Amino acid sequence: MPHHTFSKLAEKFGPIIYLRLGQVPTVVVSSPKLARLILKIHDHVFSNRPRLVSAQYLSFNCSDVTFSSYGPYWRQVRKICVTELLSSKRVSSFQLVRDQEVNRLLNTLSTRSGSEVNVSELFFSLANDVLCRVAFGRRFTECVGSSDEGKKRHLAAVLTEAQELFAGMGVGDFFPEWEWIHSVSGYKRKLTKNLEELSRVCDEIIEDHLNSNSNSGGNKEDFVDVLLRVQKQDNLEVPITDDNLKALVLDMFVAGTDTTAATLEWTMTELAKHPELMKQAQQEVRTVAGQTGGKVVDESHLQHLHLIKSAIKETLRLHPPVPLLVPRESMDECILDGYKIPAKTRVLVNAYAIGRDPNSWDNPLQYNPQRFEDSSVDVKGRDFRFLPFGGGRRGCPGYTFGLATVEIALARLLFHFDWELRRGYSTDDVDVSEIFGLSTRKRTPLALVPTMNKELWG
Ligand code: HEM
Repeated sequence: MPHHTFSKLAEKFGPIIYLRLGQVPTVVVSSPKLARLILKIHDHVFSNRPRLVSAQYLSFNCSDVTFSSYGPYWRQVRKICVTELLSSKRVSSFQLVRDQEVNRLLNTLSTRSGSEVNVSELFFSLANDVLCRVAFGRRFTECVGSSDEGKKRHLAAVLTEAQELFAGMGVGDFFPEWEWIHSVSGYKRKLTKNLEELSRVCDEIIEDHLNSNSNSGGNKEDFVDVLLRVQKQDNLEVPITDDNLKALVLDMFVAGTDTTAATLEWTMTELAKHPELMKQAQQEVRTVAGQTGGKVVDESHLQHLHLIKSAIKETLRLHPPVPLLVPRESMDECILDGYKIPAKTRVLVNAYAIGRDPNSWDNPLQYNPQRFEDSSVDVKGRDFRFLPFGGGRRGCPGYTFGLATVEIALARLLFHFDWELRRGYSTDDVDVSEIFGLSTRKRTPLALVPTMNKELWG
């Protein structure tokens, strides 16, 4: 795992390391002080992204928010993303989608009460379904395509392949001068094929939206509706082409699914390893919901669930889903804490190492949500000891959206079910090793035994 290797190197050589990864000059930083220099003081120098091979294809020539180069186009699409797609008003407007999808998850669990369940798989389906409905207006596993059954393709198949291709760093990303590597490795062929499929699936979804023509603004718009509306505005600094629109809507899906699911997966993993905390968090949600007399937890309860919110933060400290943030590239030469960083250097911020730094955190390896209670440290990237969503101009614009799903899902999982490890397993047996992907997930899926609390099942 690169973030582990870089953490070990930082322990040995200090918090700023220069490496040549293949042909790419790379700097990795692992301290709050250096992160502040990159994400705040010299943010304008480090706000570019490298043109990764996968993004050149699957982000329609890097025209999404995540991988577009710093400049007028990125500024415009970032603004659309922040004010139109991921604003707090928009996030609230998707409450019904979260509600329905979390309830579907609970119903599935209720049919398996008392038996062992692969909850990781269910959490990934939840995140995929929420993001798919919000972005494209349909569920992940729904078909797209002509009415001819044989020609219908599962959205799931195309999007899953895109997620996998994004996650698998191509060897060519480290040898940008040797383009032939992509052809020899077969990577280019896979990317081209997936891009064709993605494009076709998106065309069909856009056409459906145009034909149904039911949305003229307001609360029920999905991301495709919003972008089709914005595309028509005549005050755009840079026009948004159909391919740009596809890149943007796919970006929301890809950036939001694995990260959200991984946060839920790691939080349940840590709570399963700490049954006392699990009980306290459960007590909290049952008491808070009890005060409003009902058998349901809704989003109005979340503001009172301090322990649950702290548990999620503590999870993000120890298991940031994007441990090295998204790579940056310096646009000019810059002096960083006395070191000269040339232009076009790839820069990685090791949020994983920073979250576990003994100079910043007491008992850094201990899972202790209480450390966030009565603490001013938030997730917004203003405290450089805690950077699960990065920071500065390129910080994550989707954190409210992601946390809204994780919080309501976790609250309801704890409210309606008691959770135990599978028979014969102790807390020490819960594996916390990781696999590298689009986000850092648990190597072995989390298997738990839910028992439905019948009194709290409405
Ligand atoms: C718990 C869930 C999430 C985590 C942990 C997370 C984490 C991150 C991180 C670390 C970055 C890189 C920031 C940097 O370079 O400083 C990022 C960027 C981004 N995230 Fe998230 N994210 C989450 C959810 C979401 C969601 C739900 C969406 C959208 C629906 C989203 C959209 C984006 C976009 C568009 C960027 C690129 C921003 C830019 O380059 O201007 N994220 N995210």
